[in-house]
Amino acid sequence: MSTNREIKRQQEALPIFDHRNGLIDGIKKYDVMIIAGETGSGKTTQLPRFIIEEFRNMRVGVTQPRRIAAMSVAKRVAEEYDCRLGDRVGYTVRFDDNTSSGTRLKYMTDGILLREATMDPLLEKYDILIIDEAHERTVETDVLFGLLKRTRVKRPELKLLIMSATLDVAKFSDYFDDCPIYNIPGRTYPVEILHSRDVSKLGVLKSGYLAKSVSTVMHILTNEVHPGQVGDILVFLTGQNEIERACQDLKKAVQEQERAFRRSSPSATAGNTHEPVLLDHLEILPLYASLELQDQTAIFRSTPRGCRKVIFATNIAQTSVTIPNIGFVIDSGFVKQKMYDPTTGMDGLLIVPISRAAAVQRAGRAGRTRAGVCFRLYSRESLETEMESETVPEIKRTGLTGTVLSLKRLGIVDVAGFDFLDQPGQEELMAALRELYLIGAIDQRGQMMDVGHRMVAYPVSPLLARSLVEAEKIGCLDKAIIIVAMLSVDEPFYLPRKEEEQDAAREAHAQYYHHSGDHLTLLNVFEAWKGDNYSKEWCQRNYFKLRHLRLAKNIQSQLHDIVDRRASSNDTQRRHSSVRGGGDDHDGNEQSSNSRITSTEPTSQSNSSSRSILRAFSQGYGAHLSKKHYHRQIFYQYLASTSTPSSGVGSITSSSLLALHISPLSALYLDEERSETKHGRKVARDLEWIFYHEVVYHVKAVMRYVSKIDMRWVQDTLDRVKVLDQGQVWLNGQPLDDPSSVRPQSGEPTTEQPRSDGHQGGEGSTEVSNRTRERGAADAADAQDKKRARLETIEATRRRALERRQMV
Ligand SMILES: Nc1ncnc2c1ncn2[C@@H]1O[C@H](COP(=O)(O)OP(=O)(O)OP(=O)(O)O)[C@@H](O)[C@H]1O
Repeated sequence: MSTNREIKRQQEALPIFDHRNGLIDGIKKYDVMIIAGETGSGKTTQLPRFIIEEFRNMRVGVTQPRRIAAMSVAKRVAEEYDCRLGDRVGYTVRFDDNTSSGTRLKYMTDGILLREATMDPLLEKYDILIIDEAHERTVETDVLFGLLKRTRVKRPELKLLIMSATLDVAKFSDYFDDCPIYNIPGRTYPVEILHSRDVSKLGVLKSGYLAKSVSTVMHILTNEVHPGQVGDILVFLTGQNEIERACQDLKKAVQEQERAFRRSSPSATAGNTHEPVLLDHLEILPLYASLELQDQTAIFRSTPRGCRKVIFATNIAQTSVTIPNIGFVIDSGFVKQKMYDPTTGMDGLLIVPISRAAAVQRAGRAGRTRAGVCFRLYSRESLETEMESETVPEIKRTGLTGTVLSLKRLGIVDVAGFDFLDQPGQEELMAALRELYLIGAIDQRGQMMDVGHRMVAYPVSPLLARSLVEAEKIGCLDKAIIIVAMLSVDEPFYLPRKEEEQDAAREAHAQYYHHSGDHLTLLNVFEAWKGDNYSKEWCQRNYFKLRHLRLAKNIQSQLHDIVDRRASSNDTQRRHSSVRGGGDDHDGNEQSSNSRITSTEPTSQSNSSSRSILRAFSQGYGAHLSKKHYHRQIFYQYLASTSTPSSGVGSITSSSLLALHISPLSALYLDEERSETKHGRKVARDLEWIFYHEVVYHVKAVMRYVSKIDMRWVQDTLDRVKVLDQGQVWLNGQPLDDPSSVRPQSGEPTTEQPRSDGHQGGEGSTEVSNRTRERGAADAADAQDKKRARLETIEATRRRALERRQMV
């Protein structure tokens, strides 16, 4: 650990140090301010510390787009502030709260602040909020902008600082009513940038950047690239599989070189100035989002003397993170990005070139604790001509179901009228609204249903959250949680590269296949592993990836913790209310479902419980149904989530035909044994309707994780499809197909002012200023809160009455 004096010296060397007084004066004078500073100038670690030192009573919240950044920065600042992590300085990320009542500076993910806003819309816990890495433009950051703008109408004393590493911040300033911009020039240590001399286009590099990354690492390790530079190496790749492969390839390359060195005769090595790289002197570490936390934090540990670290990372290491001693960055030039596919109504992951702004961020991971070099595997020309200047904001390229659910939860019915920094696509918004309606999270007037409120408790995608809510109701939550955990990690099935071993692997996997499909297969796999004491040997014997199963186990226990915490908070509420109100103020449904969760755990999968579990998932997958072609081995999506009301939502129209294929890894894959011949064609027996977890594109559109469905289970969904089909919905609090006529019909429930035409409804139709409009919207949101509270009280009373009746 650094000594106090050493830390003080480092702090004073940062460019932000000379701006302390200017920044504090600015904060005193202005309520909203943009702070733009080069990467490494000290924004994230120093500014919040200046604030808590200057304003002794203020509580500060700082958001980060990623968990690893929130945690590592909090740790560093606690160290600098000389306090225990969790005391005055702490952090909260999903599933991990490291704060206390004495915490004055809290780092958190932007998702956590959003969640807090759903429970405390005025965010009264904070006096100053800092949105860091605003240039990253994650969906959560963008939604926070809109929310905080609204919150400030009601709480003008709440100070807001937006921090960005790009200088192009005028847009943020415009959005926040021309607020001032403070610039902090300079960085800590110099970084030399080297571009590839190969002028091939990025399209060519795409198929070779993995091998090039590994050979560049070898080049750095074996050559004195820069005299005296023996810093660690950080390589940016795009995803987990690629990273694991790079780790293996590097290991092999090093071993190969070691062997070659030993083989060579002493005379040949005598004049060799380069020592061979030894595997023992190398720590090769992966870093990607789904890696277990303790493995992620391994990148921050210092290596023993004489040992070097090579980290292969996704872009989760791209912002805010300081990995001590990084001397070299290798930038592949690519990133895996979520992209919304309007054909399937879902997000897909695509490997695309990074933006120039991202390239600057990546280079900025060097030069933080020492001078550095950044090797870009692409040419300068590609940087200038093929890369976009900024990354397209996530909200403009991803599905919005989760975001819309959060907004609805905040009482914002008119999501299309929400004041986004960049308005998302109308089509994506409508698809999200339809999906939420189909799964019963909102009603046909766009109001949040009880189911939607319950979904919010589970920090997983809306469709999985919906499945868990149903499982809770049916009484199979334990099993459903396992399946959700397994679906939340990458494919656990291991297929060896050697063909002769592949048959053995397939055979081993087939033992766990469930006749209904992949969801129960995943459950079988997990339970069999559990039955063998979660052993490594079981995974090796049966060709499963231990790391993925361990991660699933971790997620399973985190989801259980949430359920248990909720159960105990319900218990507490019940106890309190029994003292206050005579023992009957509790939620019957919640109690019965929670007692089921902890008390029953059937050991074997009976047929009826298999059906119950599938029934629960069929509620979540309401917008992911597909039907088999009557004689071909392809499926068609039941395109309820993407059609317009007038295009025959419930029917499979020729315009909506997209042939979907079952993944060859699926338990339902139509192989020789399990298919039969009809009319000279091969078809799977009793396979008609299925639901799928996601669609991925290889050469064709492939459905991953599919299971058979009994259509009677989704009758409610089908009824909703009919309602959609007839256009009898106001999911945005207004008729959907005419965004310009945002004013609800008289008698239609709404709580917000019409906005998109910029005119106030009712008498006069005068143009209103932004601020008035916001105040109107905030008042309306207030009314909405009150109305919801009233409805909740009525509902609670109704439940109590019901329960009393059941108890009699
Ligand atoms: N964990 C750490 N160990 C050592 N030095 C650190 C650590 N964290 C930060 N620093 C030092 O503080 C400097 C500023 O970091 P900080 O994260 O505050 O910068 P920033 O301006 O927010 O940059 P970015 O936007 O790239 O995160 C780093 O360049 C580094 O010199």
